Amino acid sequence: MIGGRYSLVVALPKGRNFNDGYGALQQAGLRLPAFGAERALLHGQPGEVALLELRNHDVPTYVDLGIADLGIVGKDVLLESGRDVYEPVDLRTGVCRLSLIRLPGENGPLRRIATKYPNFTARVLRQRGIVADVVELAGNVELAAITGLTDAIVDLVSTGATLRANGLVEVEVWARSSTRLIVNRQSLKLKRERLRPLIARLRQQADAQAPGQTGGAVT
Ligand SMILES: Nc1ncnc2c1ncn2[C@@H]1O[C@H](COP(=O)(O)OP(=O)(O)OP(=O)(O)O)[C@@H](O)[C@H]1O
Ligand SMILES: O=P(O)(O)OC[C@H]1O[C@H](OP(=O)(O)OP(=O)(O)O)[C@H](O)[C@@H]1O
Repeated sequence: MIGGRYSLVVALPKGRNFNDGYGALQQAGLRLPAFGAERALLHGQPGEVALLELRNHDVPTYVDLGIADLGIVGKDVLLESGRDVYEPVDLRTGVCRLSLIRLPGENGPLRRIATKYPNFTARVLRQRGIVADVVELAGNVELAAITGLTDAIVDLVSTGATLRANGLVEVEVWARSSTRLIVNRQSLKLKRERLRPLIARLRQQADAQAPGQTGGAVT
């Protein structure tokens, strides 16, 4: 366990959320380690803040199991993970939705659905009493609908450009997503004096950025 060696351990996802997340934490006063293009995945000096570079879907795991004290990740990933983490701030970036998507004119019963979000999809289907196979894919899920691998997909939509480019339509929004700060429940108690002001500042920053906007789940 690395917790004892650093004052705070932060989990950030590689990819489109990294820069926003890093910037928001820094603006809120957290002294994050600087790093370059090296291939190391754990950054920081002992006694200071450590930064872990993770895949998106691994961020809730590291925070729930207490390796990281806090992390930044999309609500879509939280809805899929089922991890029990404290979710105190909606950073209001990375706004998108998790939607049911089909070929235009395809309105037969849902029998097989491809997605990167199999737990979330199975849960919504169960809630609606729909019996359909869920096929887990690793990416480029649109191809499943285009090729006929499945008769629908559940995937992220933001501007809709990807759907238009692939001749697909958004049939129904199943959840709304934006980027969240997540905190390990025990860390919140043990490192309260460190974490409470950080949470408060991140909330202020998010409010200043997009007042009144929320990104809760629809389902
Ligand atoms: N088009 C988009 N517009 C806004 N936010 C998005 C968009 N696509 C994804 N996101 C948000 O950004 C997060 C990261 O997306 P990204 O494409 O970097 O992840 P990925 O490559 O699927 O994940 P992994 O780390 O598993 O490879 C998503 O979980 C979602 O919350
Ligand atoms: O509605 P849009 O604005 O087109 O955004 C939606 C697309 O954005 C994301 O992909 P991304 O661009 O991150 O590529 P990736 O899936 O390869 O990571 C997501 O998986 C959708 O495919």
